[in-house]
Amino acid sequence: MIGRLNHVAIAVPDLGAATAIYRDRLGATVSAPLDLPEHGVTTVFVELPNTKIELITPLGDASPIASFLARSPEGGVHHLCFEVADIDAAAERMKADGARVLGDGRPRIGAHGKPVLFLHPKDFAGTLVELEEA
Ligand SMILES: CC[C@H](C(=O)O)C(=O)SCCNC(=O)CCNC(=O)[C@H](O)C(C)(C)COP(=O)(O)OP(=O)(O)OC[C@H]1O[C@@H](n2cnc3c(N)ncnc32)[C@H](O)[C@@H]1OP(=O)(O)O
Ligand SMILES: [Co+2]
Repeated sequence: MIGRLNHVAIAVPDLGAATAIYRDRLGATVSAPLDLPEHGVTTVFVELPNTKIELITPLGDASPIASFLARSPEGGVHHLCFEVADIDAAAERMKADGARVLGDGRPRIGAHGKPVLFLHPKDFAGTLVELEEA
């Protein structure tokens, strides 16, 4: 069912510092910061030839990544995002298989303007999984 690795997300406490590491130290192309208040994060995308890195930092008081950063104050790998052809079919397949689709269980529009959903890390070998419709 899953296709390309769309992005690897890294939660960071200081988005400017993390962006500088990828841009200046590693020589990557990085986007401007984008606030996503409906998702409680600010993102910067690092463009790579075969995938992207999504740097995320909390935005607002109820960010879903606040607990993660409280546990790992220096940041770390937060989720993997895989592309799927049909997000509604993927959601139904996950639920039928007993996997927990986070939030209200329905896809929402993500950072790329496409529908996404999140799957509980305890159901995926300890890794938070995001699915994005290709
Ligand atoms: C959509 C915009 C953008 C895009 O790409 O388009 C994004 O990617 S935005 C990304 C931010 N949004 C989300 O992460 C939404 C989904 N996430 C959640 O709903 C929460 O983060 C959740 C439920 C995965 C975890 O929430 P929280 O940390 O507050 O819960 P707990 O503290 O109760 O943790 C429960 C349990 O899970 C472990 N955990 C938590 N986060 C992760 C993680 N990222 N990777 C692996 N494991 C994780 C945590 O350690 C707890 O384990 P335990 O053994 O019970 O201690
Ligand atoms: Co993501």
